[in-house]
Amino acid sequence: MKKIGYSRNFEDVHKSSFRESVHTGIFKDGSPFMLQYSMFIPTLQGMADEEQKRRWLNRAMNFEIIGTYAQTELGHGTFIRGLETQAIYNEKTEEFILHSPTLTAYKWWPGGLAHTANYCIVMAQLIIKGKNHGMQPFIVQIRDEETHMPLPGIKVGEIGPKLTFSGVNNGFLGFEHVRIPRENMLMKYNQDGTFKSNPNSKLTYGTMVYVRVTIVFGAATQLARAVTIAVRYSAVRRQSRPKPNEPEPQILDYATQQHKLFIGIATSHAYTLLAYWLWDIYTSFKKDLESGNLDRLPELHSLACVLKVVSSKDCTRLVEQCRMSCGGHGFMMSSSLPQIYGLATAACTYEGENTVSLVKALDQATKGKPLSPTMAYLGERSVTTKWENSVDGIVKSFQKVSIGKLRAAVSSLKQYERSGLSPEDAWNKSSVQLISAAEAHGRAVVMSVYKSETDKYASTVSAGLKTVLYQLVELYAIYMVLQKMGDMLLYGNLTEADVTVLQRRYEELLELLRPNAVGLVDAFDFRDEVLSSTLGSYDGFAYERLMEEAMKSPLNAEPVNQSFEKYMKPLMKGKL
Ligand SMILES: Cc1cc2nc3c(=O)[nH]c(=O)nc-3n(C[C@H](O)[C@H](O)[C@H](O)COP(=O)(O)OP(=O)(O)OC[C@H]3O[C@@H](n4cnc5c(N)ncnc54)[C@H](O)[C@@H]3O)c2cc1C
Repeated sequence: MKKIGYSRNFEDVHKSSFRESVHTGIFKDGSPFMLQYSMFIPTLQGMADEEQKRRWLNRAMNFEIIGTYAQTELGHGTFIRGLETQAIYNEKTEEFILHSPTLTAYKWWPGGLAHTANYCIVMAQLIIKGKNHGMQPFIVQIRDEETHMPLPGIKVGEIGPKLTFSGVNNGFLGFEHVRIPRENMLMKYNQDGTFKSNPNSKLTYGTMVYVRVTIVFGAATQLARAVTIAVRYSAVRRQSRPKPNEPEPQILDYATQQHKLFIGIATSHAYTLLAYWLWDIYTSFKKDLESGNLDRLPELHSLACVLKVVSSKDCTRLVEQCRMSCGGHGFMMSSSLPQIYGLATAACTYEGENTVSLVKALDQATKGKPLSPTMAYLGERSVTTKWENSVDGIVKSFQKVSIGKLRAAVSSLKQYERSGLSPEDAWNKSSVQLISAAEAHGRAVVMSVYKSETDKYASTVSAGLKTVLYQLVELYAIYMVLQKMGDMLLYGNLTEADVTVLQRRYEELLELLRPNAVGLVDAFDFRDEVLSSTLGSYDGFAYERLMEEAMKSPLNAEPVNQSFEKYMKPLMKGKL
């Protein structure tokens, strides 16, 4: 998809996509260097001053030092203010003393921390003259650069087996009064040498926003991998005999299989385009930030949060659907589908979600204040119009659902407040509705961006390709309406007759897309080494590869396993 006639500068996204592919090809289940390029280097770029960049950034870029990012602790993840690691400033020696006062203060989870990293960005509570200045980033050397031994006072180790990411050596880290020079606090926003609180505390979380933007791209990529494997395998696999005198059909010819898989292709396109679009906003935001303009920070923050949530959630569900669509063979580790599921679902955990700015936006809308471009539709007065079956009509309906849900959620919040509940309790009671409203906003944005970005470059591709890309957009739109039928009936004026028309068109689209399905996944352009799947290789030799991989199992190394003489035989002969 990325090769098709784009004129914008997606260099950074391409670099990160290429890097991820190389790492996937080599490490298969997560790279121990993942945090180096996803968090360590970006944090130095975003939070270090020029002198600090000179000291560490080039060395990190050249892999002379390997870093990670340690924020989460055993006791706290979401609630960042609750983190316990301390950085106490000693004015006499001009040093910070890093300390983990409790077991729950131990850092827990950072990728590559256990054995790979020798440096670490540590988020810690900054304490000066007994006063807490909140969480700040510090660069800390944790291992000797020659011997790789942990430095004095550093307690570092591995956290144990996980669902996936077995290559990442996620670690734990504790400090026993570890001294670091004053210059090791990342200083970009504290340049006058004496610590002052950030002008906008959210700046500290710049790296997290960056990560959320890249998560959308990562989710689309993992889904593209899974659907490539599943579609290719479905073209190889033949099963059942619906017509008695004909051979068994390819399972890809079953409408239910197409229903399971084609939405994966469309969703991957949708989130890839969305990631590029979001990247553009992020890039222009970074330029604004350099010139001290923070106006767009709330918009970017809420967008990055909500789009991270819907992309990781949708792609995880669809990766699992791809896995199940491959029957028993999809359960094999050698298919790579279980690992891809693990990589996708991890993204649902490693960042938070945020509805606050959406509710603020609705408040602004109801008070007639100007809204940021992606939220402008929230200010529209609701108009009762007939349902439109076109993609543009469906985009509008998703916006109506979002408006309706946000209004209902805020109205419920206000009712709870009027009934005497504290704002916190009212918020907690309404939070199920608020989350649902935030998700509806995300879906409205995805739907609208998928359509508008396809419109933008459709004129640059051949007529045949254009037709297929629009078939996918339409398939996506109708699939989502059928999925969210309840919402559409409640807020979007959908009728039973419309549903019948949409269902028929959906079935037609499955049939139209069938001849191009394999071509569409080939166009994702994954090398076999990156797919790393017995089921999904380009040559289609799925059965041969399954057997080849099975034969590598140590349990196939000898005709009689030693457990027979040791345990089985005594059991069977009644001698145990
Ligand atoms: C594969 C993987 C890699 C990771 N890599 C890193 C890393 O490199 N560096 C790092 O620092 N961290 C890393 N993390 C940690 C990750 O950032 C945290 O797991 C995440 O922020 C969630 O925090 P938590 O696990 O403490 O969950 P908690 O904050 O304890 O949340 C548990 C659950 O409680 C509920 N909950 C919590 N707060 C609220 C609330 N305010 N309102 C409603 N419900 C709530 C939610 O259901 C939530 O799922 C990684 C995690 C994973 C899984």
